[in-house]
Amino acid sequence: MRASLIQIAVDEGESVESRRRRVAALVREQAGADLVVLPELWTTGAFAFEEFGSEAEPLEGPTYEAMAKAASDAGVWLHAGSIPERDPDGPLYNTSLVFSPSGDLAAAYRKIHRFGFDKGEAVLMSAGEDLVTVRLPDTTLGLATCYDLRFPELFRSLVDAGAETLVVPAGWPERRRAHWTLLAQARAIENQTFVLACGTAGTHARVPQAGHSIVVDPWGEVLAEAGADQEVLTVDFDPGRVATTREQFPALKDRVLGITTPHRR
Ligand SMILES: O=C(O)CCC(=O)C(=O)O
Repeated sequence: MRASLIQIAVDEGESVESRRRRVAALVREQAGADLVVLPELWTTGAFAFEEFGSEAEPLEGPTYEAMAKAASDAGVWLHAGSIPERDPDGPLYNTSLVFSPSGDLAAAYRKIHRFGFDKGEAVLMSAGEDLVTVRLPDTTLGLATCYDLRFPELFRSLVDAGAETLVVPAGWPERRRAHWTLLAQARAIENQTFVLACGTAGTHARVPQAGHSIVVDPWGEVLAEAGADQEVLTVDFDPGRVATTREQFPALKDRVLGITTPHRR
């Protein structure tokens, strides 16, 4: 299976509309890949809080339209990263969209863990509540977004729901790049899955982005890693390695569930 992660540069000075056109063209160039992955909130930038409201779109808004067409033009599964979604009832969500090669929406995932503590996304966006997996011909994707990467219980639940390839679009800042790389590897090792983590490049809202999109195999080995700038990271991987890794090193079978009470002697 061939995946292409498009690590988009999100810099000030480019309009959302022009970036949308640029990204659609980049997706079209990936014809021949099975899966294309884009980062989190690439229309605005994940830290451009003041634009979340003004650039929010209904689910089937301009980014949905452009990405559905790009997916079908390229004939690829497209994880189109996330958009600031305005729900018809008013709240905003950080919502990822996955399209099939015919351009149909296969899944939408509203980010569960919002970043910012008492600022930014954590106060401007509402939290999603639903786990989302997507069946592709050769693997099952489990969806998570950026800050979600810090919460292993979400990924374990995705694995329990059948996920074999964890896809994590992000707008991760350069300051915590070491966490990004380590956490991507940790999620792959503990869940014995592939991890496809796609970040942004550039600087927006005075926050330099980490880039360094990464693909990790179920043994925790890094199959490919991008640099800091805009880049298309393409990797070929065998989804069957999830089953063989789990057979050969069956640590998931040794889980002890429901450890809640302290054990006292
Ligand atoms: O957890 C982090 O360090 C970064 C998270 C983040 O930037 C986000 O979720 O948008």
